[in-house]
Amino acid sequence: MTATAPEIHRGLAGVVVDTTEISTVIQETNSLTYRGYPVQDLAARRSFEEVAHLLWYGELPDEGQLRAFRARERALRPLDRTTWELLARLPETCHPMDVLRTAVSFFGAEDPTEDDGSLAAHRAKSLTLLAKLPTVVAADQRRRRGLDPIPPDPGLGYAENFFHMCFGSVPAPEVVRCFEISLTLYAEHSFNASTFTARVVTSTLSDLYSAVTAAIGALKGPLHGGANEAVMHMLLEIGDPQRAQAWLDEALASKRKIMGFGHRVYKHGDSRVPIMQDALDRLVARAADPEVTRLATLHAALRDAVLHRKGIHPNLDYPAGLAYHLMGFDIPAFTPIFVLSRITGWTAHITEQLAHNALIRPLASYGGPGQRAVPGAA
Ligand SMILES: CC(=O)SCCNC(=O)CCNC(=O)[C@H](O)C(C)(C)COP(=O)(O)OP(=O)(O)OC[C@H]1O[C@@H](n2cnc3c(N)ncnc32)[C@H](O)[C@@H]1OP(=O)(O)O
Ligand SMILES: O=C([O-])CC(=O)C(=O)O
Repeated sequence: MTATAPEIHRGLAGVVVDTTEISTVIQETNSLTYRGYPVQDLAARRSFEEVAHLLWYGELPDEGQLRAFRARERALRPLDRTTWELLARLPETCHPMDVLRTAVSFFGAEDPTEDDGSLAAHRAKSLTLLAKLPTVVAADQRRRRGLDPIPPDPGLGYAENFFHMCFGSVPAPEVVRCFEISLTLYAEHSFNASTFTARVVTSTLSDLYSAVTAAIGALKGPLHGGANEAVMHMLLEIGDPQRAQAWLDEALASKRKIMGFGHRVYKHGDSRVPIMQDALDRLVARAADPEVTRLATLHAALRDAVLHRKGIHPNLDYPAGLAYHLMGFDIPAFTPIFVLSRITGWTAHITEQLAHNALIRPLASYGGPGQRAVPGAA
């Protein structure tokens, strides 16, 4: 009697592995909710700090809770001397995601409460990472430009302070708003590859820093968060709106993936794209610069060409990549910026995984050689 072959789900496509109360991606309606609230309404009406509170505590903060939350986050932003020394020793040739991954690992090594798995300790560590990671990303971008770091300003909100630490000034409120919208949209997306990675690590009862370090590694890849950088490289490579169609034909003929397009869950458009595209359009209009208009025309031409040729829609990385470029960030900082937002979703999932833990350990169907004798063995 032969055993029936097991059903294989490569890439875990379509597999429901657990429940979550944090967010849901509704394929049929291309929609996304965080703790029940539509993400587009959160992006339009709430600050990123409020969204972080919602993801971690399950509810939007009232005024007093928000004040306390902001005060704690602002107080935690500075880095200590040993972290500065560590960052200064990392080669500038490594990717900024490597810097961020190393920093999180180092924070874990430094944390005296590292093995306390309580909910309170988890929340404190999550807030510490939320507060300190922008300081790392901004200082690393400046270092690569040959500039000294700018200390955080506790008088500024999360998004404004990041601009201040990167550039020494805060841009117009509309630009900050566009950035904050991107942070809200990037914050959480159910069991995506990096969040699932964090949950796998947590399921072994490992610590939060290990889970976040691993998640950063997963996000770095160009099929996931690394796509926002790849989008910008691709647009610069194409260069001219007139070349979009010919470039696409060539790319598809050589079986290249078009970065910033397609999605494992959404097959008819990413729920977050319309709101990010709208924010990007406002940035473009505000710039009133022929070079910016040219890039935006190219961006739209490629989007239309991919949809026409392949029926594939852009994902959030497509408008976010160009938006970050127009805000003045260097391309290698784009995926680290994604981390500054997704740290909220990852840590919410780490806490949830621990609360209802089951070791994550799937099975594999073996396809290697049949059992055979080691030469020389009896
Ligand atoms: C925030 C985020 O992480 S969003 C995702 C960011 N990643 C990217 O933008 C990278 C480019 N996109 C991709 O590689 C894919 O669309 C993924 C990895 C995101 C999703 O992939 P999957 O769900 O595994 O779909 P899969 O790769 O099997 O694609 C199905 C078909 O569409 C094609 N396809 C999907 N996306 C693309 C793309 N971006 N460019 C060209 N073809 C594509 C595939 O080649 C495949 O065609 P085939 O059936 O003829 O072989
Ligand atoms: O959900 C996914 O697979 C990828 C994604 O869009 C995200 O993580 O934001």
